[in-house]
Amino acid sequence: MRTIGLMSGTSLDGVDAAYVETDGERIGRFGRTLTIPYPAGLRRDLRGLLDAAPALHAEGRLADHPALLDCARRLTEHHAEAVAALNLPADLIGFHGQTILHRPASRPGERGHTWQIGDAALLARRTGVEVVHDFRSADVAAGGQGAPLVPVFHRVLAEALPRPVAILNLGGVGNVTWIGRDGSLVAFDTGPANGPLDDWAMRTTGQDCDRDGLLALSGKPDGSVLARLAVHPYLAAPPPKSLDRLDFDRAIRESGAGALSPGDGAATLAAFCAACVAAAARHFPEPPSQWLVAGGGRRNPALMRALAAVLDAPVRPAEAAGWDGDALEAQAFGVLAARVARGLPLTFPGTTGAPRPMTGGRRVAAFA
Ligand SMILES: Nc1ncnc2c1ncn2[C@@H]1O[C@H](COP(=O)(O)OP(=O)(O)OP(=O)(O)O)[C@@H](O)[C@H]1O
Ligand SMILES: CC(=O)N[C@H]1[C@@H]2OC[C@@H](O2)[C@@H](O)[C@@H]1O[C@H](C)C(=O)O
Repeated sequence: MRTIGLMSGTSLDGVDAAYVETDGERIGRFGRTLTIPYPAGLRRDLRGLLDAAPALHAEGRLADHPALLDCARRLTEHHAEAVAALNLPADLIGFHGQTILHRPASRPGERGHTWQIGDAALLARRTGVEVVHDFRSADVAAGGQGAPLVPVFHRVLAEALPRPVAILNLGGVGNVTWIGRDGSLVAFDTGPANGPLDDWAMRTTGQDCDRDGLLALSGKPDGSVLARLAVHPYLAAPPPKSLDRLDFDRAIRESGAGALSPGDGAATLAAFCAACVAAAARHFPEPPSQWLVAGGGRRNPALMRALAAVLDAPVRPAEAAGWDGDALEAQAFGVLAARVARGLPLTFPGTTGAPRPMTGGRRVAAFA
């Protein structure tokens, strides 16, 4: 199938698009990839929605809130623009949308929620292509975490690599896929990654992110703030587990990080991201032979150095394996869309804690 995968990640920086020819089990060919950055206004409005989402959800006003519908429409138009810019014929679009709230069940019997905004019918109309969306709900409804979804794609990619291997994505949130010698998967969210760093950079410098880690490299991690953050129960909790973009905000606020200088604060948040990954490694059945790092965080030398300092195996950018580290998530949603079309499972007990391999996703026909 000729697929286009579209991912709007938790860092809210834009939509990534990637062309993939795939049957959902193998890659035929990767094609062009691109990113359409969101204008500052949309980014700001989405950030506001993330903050408002828990209250809107509690009040039962999430589905038809005017600001939400407006953001969903603007977001979808940028996705349509990304598809048009790729300018390639496709059979299927994998449309993740934008997560604004992620609250999977925290104990058996509890009802979880995960919310991705985006108008799949509008995207199908704009593009004239069948759209697969809502990849996470079925898993959450079955008691799974609904995230991460990329591991099954990571396993396809890593087919020829020595195992065990760990593939780390550093987006707004970090997530890892450990692939064992027999292809078994252990995957979960590691902790905050660029999200708090971006917020810190915005607050202290007015910039979208700590570009090239310059701020973090100018400071030193604060040991006592790090020690307070290191005892967060999420880190020791065994997988399956996943995070909302804002899950660590309170802990970071209460850690005293806010009183640090801009450089020391950034260095501390970078060191904490790495500490979360080191804590994640303690949940693997066997140490990985290498870490392959994808996502925007691999462009931050402060983060990459912090990782190399705390991990026992070599830490390499995804490009070391011949992959495009900016496009992996978008490519994953092309492959996942093909899996939905073929009725193949998306999630597994080892990835989301789903009770069994689970199908998911919903399809909107080309001219709905
Ligand atoms: N040159 C750079 N220097 C520092 N940080 C960078 C650089 N380039 C990208 N980043 C960081 O990467 C982030 C974007 O990463 P990415 O696109 O992988 O996240 P995402 O896909 O939105 O999030 P997620 O994977 O959690 O859904 C930016 O917000 C920024 O913090
Ligand atoms: C709920 C949600 O959108 N989670 C994202 C987020 O960003 C990174 C991490 O947290 C990961 O679990 C997930 O995205 C990727 C694409 C995934 O599901 O594999």
